[in-house]
Amino acid sequence: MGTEVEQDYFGSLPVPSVQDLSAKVEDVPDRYVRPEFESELVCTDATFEIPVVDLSRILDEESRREEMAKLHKACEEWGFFQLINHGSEEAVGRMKNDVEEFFKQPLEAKKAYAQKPNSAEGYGQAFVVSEDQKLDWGDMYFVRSLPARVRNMSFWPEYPTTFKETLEIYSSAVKGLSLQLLALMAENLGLEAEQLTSMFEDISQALRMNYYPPCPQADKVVGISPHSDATGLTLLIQTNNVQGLQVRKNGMWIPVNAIPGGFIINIGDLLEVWSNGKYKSIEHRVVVNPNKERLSVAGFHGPNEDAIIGPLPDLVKKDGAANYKSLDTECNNSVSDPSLISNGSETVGNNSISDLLMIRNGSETATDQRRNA
Ligand SMILES: O=C(O)CCC(=O)C(=O)O
Ligand SMILES: [Fe+2]
Repeated sequence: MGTEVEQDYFGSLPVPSVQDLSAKVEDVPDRYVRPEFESELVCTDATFEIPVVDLSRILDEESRREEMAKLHKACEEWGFFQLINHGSEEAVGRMKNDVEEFFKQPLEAKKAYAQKPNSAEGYGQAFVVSEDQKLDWGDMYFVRSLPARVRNMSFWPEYPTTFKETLEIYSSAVKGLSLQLLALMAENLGLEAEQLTSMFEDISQALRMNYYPPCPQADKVVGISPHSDATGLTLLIQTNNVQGLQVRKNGMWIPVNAIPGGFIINIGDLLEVWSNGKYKSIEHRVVVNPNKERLSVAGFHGPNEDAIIGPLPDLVKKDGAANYKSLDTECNNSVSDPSLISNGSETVGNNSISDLLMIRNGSETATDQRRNA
């Protein structure tokens, strides 16, 4: 290894901007070609979709019961749902505009925010640990947004000029929504809201803005490799109308038809563990469009640094057994980082956190789905 690529364990090797690459090359370089995904089954039945939950119906006494049941079922059976009428439409609109403007800038302007060794923060790509590691067809721009004390403002963009304020507004809106959802999920699990929300009093939040350039050989590459999110709860927006997210269910990939202005919400590994496996952290991936770029923003929400990662005692009592081990505080510090996604390259080998903590199988978690695939 030459000095240019020397790194310690936590460092990531530099790789080219895919946006830049896609404008320059006609043939996809080998490192991006992923034959391992070619034979995977994609569901063509457009009616088989992740559920849609209407938050305004939960806030309305007349429809609350029915919509809460829908939310519970979505968390149990899919680990994914779309959220509409969520009340944060203005923040979503601002984010959509500013993210698009940011990625439109010339490469050199974006490089002013390039990731530094030892950190995922800034403009760059997913974590790369070896020179022969296969790469995803996407760039990202990643900032830690909460708690405010961890913000590194040198990564907060000057352009577009509204972006810093937008990040502030958006961060606070999705934090609020996450806490609201966690309280509703606690209620659905038969818990006091605080049993979940108190672990998020000092919430850690990171925003990962994803840019997937078009690819002339779209079926040969993958925008993001299959992974589950190693966090509590992820709130995602697709900021343009190009679809690409797919969710693993019944051994197939189910395309998500993102509703404009809505959120796509998914249960992370930590919430799967707290719920003692009732709620599922499901594998997902992104496929690329041959003609159009795609943009999305994932907001990851993790707990207080000292939160215990293990099944909640009340649920263990109800279920009669713990389905996962508990992590001590030392390990916990390494997983409360909301930026981590469990895809085999960034964190924990080929396992998600919920896989590692699992005591017995028996439900369709990310582990089972990988096994069945
Ligand atoms: O772009 C998407 O729709 C999904 C992104 C994602 O899974 C992630 O950032 O963890
Ligand atoms: Fe993800």
